[in-house]
Amino acid sequence: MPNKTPAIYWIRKDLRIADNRALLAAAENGRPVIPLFICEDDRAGALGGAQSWWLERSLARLGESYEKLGVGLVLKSGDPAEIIPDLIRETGAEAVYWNRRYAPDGIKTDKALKQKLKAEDITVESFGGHILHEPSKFRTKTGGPYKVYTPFWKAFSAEPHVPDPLDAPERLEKPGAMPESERLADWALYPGKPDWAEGFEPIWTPGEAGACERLDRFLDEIAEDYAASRDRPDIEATSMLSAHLALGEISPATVWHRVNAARDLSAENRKKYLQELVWRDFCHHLLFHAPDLATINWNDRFDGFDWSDDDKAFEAWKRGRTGYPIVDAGMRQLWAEGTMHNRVRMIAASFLIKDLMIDWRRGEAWFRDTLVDADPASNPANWQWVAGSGADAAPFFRIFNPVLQGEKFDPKGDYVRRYVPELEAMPAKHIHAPFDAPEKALKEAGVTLGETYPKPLVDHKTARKNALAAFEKIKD
Ligand SMILES: Cc1cc2nc3c(=O)[nH]c(=O)nc-3n(C[C@H](O)[C@H](O)[C@H](O)COP(=O)(O)OP(=O)(O)OC[C@H]3O[C@@H](n4cnc5c(N)ncnc54)[C@H](O)[C@@H]3O)c2cc1C
Repeated sequence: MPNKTPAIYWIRKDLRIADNRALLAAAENGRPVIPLFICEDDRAGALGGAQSWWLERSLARLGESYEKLGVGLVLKSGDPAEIIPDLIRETGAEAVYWNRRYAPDGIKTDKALKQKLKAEDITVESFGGHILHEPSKFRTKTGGPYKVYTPFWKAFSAEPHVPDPLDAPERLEKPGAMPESERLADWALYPGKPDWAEGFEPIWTPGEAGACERLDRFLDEIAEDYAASRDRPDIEATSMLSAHLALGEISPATVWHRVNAARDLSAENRKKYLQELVWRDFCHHLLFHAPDLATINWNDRFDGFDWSDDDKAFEAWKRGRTGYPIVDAGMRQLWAEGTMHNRVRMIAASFLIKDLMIDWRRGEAWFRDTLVDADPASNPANWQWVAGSGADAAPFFRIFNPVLQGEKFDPKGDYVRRYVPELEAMPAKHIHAPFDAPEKALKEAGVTLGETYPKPLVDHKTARKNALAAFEKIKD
């Protein structure tokens, strides 16, 4: 006899139908399913502004997908510890399913709820799928976490298999009485006026279909040059999948298997891409072992670092007005489009931490609010990596020179021109260091430093010396 009491499937960072273990478990044997999304009191796990914009659009599309499957999406806001038991009482549901999340606040909420429901004889099951393998799976020979990526990658590669993606259900059974849903529009997740997210629309298509299109496009047109070009912000050379992955619109296992199956891809490009994807798992591994990754230096020597509290400099960095074009282009891309190329993220983060000597945590918080791919594992892990305070960190003394980095990775200056229009007419030769350009070149390009474009906030050479001197004080 099929079980006809409904099951609740609690949706979190898994805004997809395909390869969704919790959804399939809930729908097993034709049982009626209540797909539920809760806007938690802390805004669905403290999402930033850019990701809230994304969430609103993604949920709208997910709602359409559930309609097509024969059920609606139920939206509620508040505390899951109250909402889910209330729904169980209202609908007679006897089971609750979800896919696991890994940020410490989420784990805490889920653990407490699981205990409470189990004590009331409700079936509760959670599943993996947000990352390729569970973050607790890998341990060093001594039983500790991996702190360095290369051995983590080796251990990962020795694993027999990333689970095969599961097909999407074709139809879902609707419960006799579907609970009432709140209206998405009432959550006001999108910006009001002024609409700072205007520039997001032409670039992003939130939702499962948008994620699949992005992956298809990457494999058809971009991947074959990935290893050689992925560090170039001036050309489209990466998959742009991170935001889709962050909210689970596509599973990493789907990406993994599609990349592996791409016949035309060279071994070099395939390996490089999969290694990047596994960085995401590595960041989750670090977060699992250091839940305070976003607030506490992995290397506590950095607790004594003499950070600057220059708010004006921080504001100039946020607004892309440091006087270093590659940094400014990155910060303006972030504001306009909710993303920034990976290489430029490293340069901009290094500039904040090492040239301005501003605490990496302030940068991490700004990225969290402004990135559409903001992720509780990848963001702090990468910030700590750049700061030198992280597990497998770049050494503090390796300080990016923003001019040389610009010249190397944006050789014609096209990336800078796209986001810093006041430098549009600067020749490639001078575009990354307008402060060193001859008067004539500036004049011909219509640039007046300090007026049309800022003078540099700091002199990089001097800033570098200061940073190294500050680092000397905490070194052993
Ligand atoms: C200071 C800083 C902060 C960052 N914050 C985030 C963040 O909040 N969320 C986020 O997803 N990534 C973050 N990254 C990593 C990286 O910049 C983005 O994942 C990448 O730019 C996304 O673009 P893509 O999808 O085109 O990447 P691709 O080059 O196509 O890579 C494929 C996938 O691999 C993963 N990946 C690639 N590089 C990394 C990395 N260094 N760490 C973790 N995963 C990686 C992403 O999921 C990405 O979608 C940060 C990097 C830095 C330096």
